[in-house]
Amino acid sequence: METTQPAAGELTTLAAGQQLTVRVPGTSANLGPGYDSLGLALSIYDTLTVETLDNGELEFELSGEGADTLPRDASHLVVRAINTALERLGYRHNGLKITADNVNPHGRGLGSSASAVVAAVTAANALVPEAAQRGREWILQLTSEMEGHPDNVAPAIFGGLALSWQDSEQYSSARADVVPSVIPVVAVPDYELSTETARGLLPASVGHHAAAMNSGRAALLIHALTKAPEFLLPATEDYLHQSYRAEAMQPSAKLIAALRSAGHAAVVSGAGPTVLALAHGEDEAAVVASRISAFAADNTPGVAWRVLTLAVDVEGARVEMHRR
Ligand SMILES: Nc1ncnc2c1ncn2[C@@H]1O[C@H](COP(=O)(O)OP(=O)(O)OP(=O)(O)O)[C@@H](O)[C@H]1O
Ligand SMILES: N[C@@H](CCO)C(=O)O
Repeated sequence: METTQPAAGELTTLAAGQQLTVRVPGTSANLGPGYDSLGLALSIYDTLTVETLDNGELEFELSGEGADTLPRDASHLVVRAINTALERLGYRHNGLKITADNVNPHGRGLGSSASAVVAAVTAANALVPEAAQRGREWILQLTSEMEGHPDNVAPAIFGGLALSWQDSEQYSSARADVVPSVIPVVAVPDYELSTETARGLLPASVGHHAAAMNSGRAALLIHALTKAPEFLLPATEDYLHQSYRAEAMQPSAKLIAALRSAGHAAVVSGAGPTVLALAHGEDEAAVVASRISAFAADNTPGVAWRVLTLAVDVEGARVEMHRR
């Protein structure tokens, strides 16, 4: 892990007038039994453009999700992440213009905070001179530290299905390809649940039996996603988190139970409350989408759902340099 930070006086100021754009996918973590370890990149993209200034100012142009609520000062998550990344690289800025177009909804379980820090750290890394730039493993390490777990940031960086693990303070991830017939369908409710609140609902420990059951399903899930989607329903059974959090997202829990009893591999996306269904083929994806709408209309009064049929993003965060 990168632990030594240069003293403030040793930081080099970035050249002004540079401009780049990072496009970063949203992500769904856990996928049922993969708590804090599995994550899938999804075709729902936030776009962050960063320009270096020379007047010491922070300028913001925010549109889309959070445009009315996010701070427009140094407490903005993207600015904090850029500052931390630059400092680790031995640099500082003398003013930034941040233009963010956010499509990924916040606090819904689609990894919005992970996308924000991945975009920010990727941008910071691309703004320093090439000789000082680090690789994607460094971005994984720093953004996992920021998030506290690697399961959203890894697929946001690398795309595809990310299998991540932790040794002490060191984060690692391996990328796997999902069979193209697997189609993620998400149902995004109009209520939020913060990851912090959802993590607070978990017990400090689970029994050996639950851990053993969960291990079997997590192993089966990798096989189902990469080779044998016919196992997706049993492979998405979880024993570590969903039942403990259900009380905080009852409409989502009801929808998941209904979809699973109809044979669809539905889980809580990340810390919720979005519901993710992993459909096998376009026909099942269409059936899932219409079942969600029909069930929600009759059984989740007062909750509005957005149903999106997505694709697995295979590229991860992508940088386009406009001016160096
Ligand atoms: N693009 C962004 N720019 C700035 N801040 C953001 C951005 N996206 C998310 N955030 C911050 O992160 C918070 C949401 O993070 P949280 O971890 O609770 O949910 P999530 O990341 O959407 O879901 P999950 O981690 O369960 O997948 C927002 O309320 C906001 O404060
Ligand atoms: N693994 C995380 C994902 C959400 O950030 C959780 O379930 O709390």
